[in-house]
Amino acid sequence: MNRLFIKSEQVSKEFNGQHVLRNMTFSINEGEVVGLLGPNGSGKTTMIRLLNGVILPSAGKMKVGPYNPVKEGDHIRAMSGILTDGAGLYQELTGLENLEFFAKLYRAYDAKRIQQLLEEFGMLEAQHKPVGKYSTGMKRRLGMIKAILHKPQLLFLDEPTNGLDPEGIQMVLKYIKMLKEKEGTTILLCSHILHQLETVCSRYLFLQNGEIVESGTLRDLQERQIGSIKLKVETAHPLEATSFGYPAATMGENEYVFTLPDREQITPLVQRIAAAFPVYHVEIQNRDLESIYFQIRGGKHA
Ligand SMILES: Nc1ncnc2c1ncn2[C@@H]1O[C@H](COP(=O)(O)OP(=O)(O)OP(=O)(O)O)[C@@H](O)[C@H]1O
Repeated sequence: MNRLFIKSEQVSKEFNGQHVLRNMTFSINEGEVVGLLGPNGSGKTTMIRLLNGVILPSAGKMKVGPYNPVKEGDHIRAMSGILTDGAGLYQELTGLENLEFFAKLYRAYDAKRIQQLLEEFGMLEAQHKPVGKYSTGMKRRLGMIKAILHKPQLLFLDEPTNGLDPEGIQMVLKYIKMLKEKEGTTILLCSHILHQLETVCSRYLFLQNGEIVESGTLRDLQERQIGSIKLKVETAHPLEATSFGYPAATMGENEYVFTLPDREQITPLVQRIAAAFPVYHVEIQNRDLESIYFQIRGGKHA
């Protein structure tokens, strides 16, 4: 599982003299699911297109598996699956015709697998309709099937849950988890829906203005980015929150947020509160990916 699969060294990309990516240096091991995060326009899609060999870098070196994206993009595209905004589907063909076409192109035609995937992604009924008449979510579901049709070793997923309904989101996230756990697929994933990423990613790269400004596992990021813990506690009765020895704010009826210097303080505080009042709910508020994202973006979030 620790075999290096993707390497990017000092990669930069300019469009018309404008730097979009600068000195992108990172690596991804085989079987890792890595979340590429950053605000709109920070260069996430551009990085995926560079790794996939669709566009060329202005500087730097990359390797994807045994291949160089600059010269061997065809090989990379053959061994990988990609889901992007347009999903590269033919609008006049039906869903099934699209999948048959791409399966043959990938030399992986398997009628049974196509039907199985259509079923798993809730697309059995829509398969005979032209893609041009699909809703956004249906296109995304079909795009996801197209990306995984040939059981690729590597997946590039750009906003895979965009436009999906809650059932569709669950299907896609469940499938990504299955690919990670059972198939060992290496996945590079962009999304703005951070809590969804938390359920599937093993590591994160944060992009800002075309540069990597932070990277690591959720635990690494929590340790580096989150100074103090905001602990929300809901009790059965009102309490004098500040009397427990930590700064505290009252949020709602019987709801308080304590600021603790570290997680070691959680148990003694909760024990003391619980000794006095029934406790209904305890939750750390600021150690999730979204809080970390805003912390990295410059503390624009409580
Ligand atoms: N072909 C192109 N020609 C000129 N500029 C481009 C081209 N492709 C991307 N850009 C510019 O590069 C920057 C990064 O775009 P990119 O699509 O990679 O961002 P992103 O992080 O994926 O954004 P989003 O979250 O909105 O999808 C943007 O300013 C965009 O306008």
